[in-house]
Amino acid sequence: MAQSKEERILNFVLQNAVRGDPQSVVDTIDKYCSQKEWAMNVGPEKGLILDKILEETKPSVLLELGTYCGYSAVRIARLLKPSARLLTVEFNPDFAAIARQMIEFAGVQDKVKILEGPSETIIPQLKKKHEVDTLDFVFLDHWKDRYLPDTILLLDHGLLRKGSVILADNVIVPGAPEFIKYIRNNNRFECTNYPSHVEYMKVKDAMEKAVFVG
Ligand SMILES: O=C(NC/C=C/[C@H]1O[C@@H](n2cnc3cncnc32)[C@H](O)[C@@H]1O)c1cc([N+](=O)[O-])cc(O)c1O
Ligand SMILES: [Mg+2]
Repeated sequence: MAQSKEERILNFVLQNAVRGDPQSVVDTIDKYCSQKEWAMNVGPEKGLILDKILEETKPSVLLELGTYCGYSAVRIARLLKPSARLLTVEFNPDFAAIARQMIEFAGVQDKVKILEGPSETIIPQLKKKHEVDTLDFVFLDHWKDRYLPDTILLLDHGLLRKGSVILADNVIVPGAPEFIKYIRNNNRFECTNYPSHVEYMKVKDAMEKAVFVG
């Protein structure tokens, strides 16, 4: 059967990156997606903003919504301290399978757990089924119309604590206007905008950081 773009990206990594070296996996995906086929990874420019915020926050318990091929899961995991854990949620089984192989090849499988299913089902299960108390860091990179409802789910299920950081990709392109309107007008969040560009393109995009004040 014809290969999918995501399979081609994974195969390029398996053939060109260094097993057990997460930085080489990140760099190899960026090389493929900037030179051969565009794909919706957070990419190198917004990735550096993500890196910086992770290094400032030093989180132990992290949640990512929208694993896709696992690029940001590997990028995040490569910076985590040994005891830190990333839970990443993906409802497309084909993408989850690709991401699992990407994460294992990078050697970060001990820090990353893929939760297969829709975020609206998984978020309410985090405390009881996945032994989460509260989240230190949340990366939103799934369907953009899910950013707001899932943020409200996180609040309703007591998953945020004073200082929890929510970082949202793509608040310009494709955009998440309802999320931005809500989060910037909610005095329980302190927001910062990080202008950048759409991955592998010259089109303007931005990330938004929202710190929960409790
Ligand atoms: O559309 C974009 N991202 C959507 C990402 C979607 C990914 O998250 C999963 N998902 C969705 N809702 C889910 C709910 N629950 C679990 N997984 C879910 C989808 O199966 C996919 O793997 C996007 C688009 C552009 N762009 O330039 O067009 C640039 C970007 O950086 C982007 O992130
Ligand atoms: Mg994105």
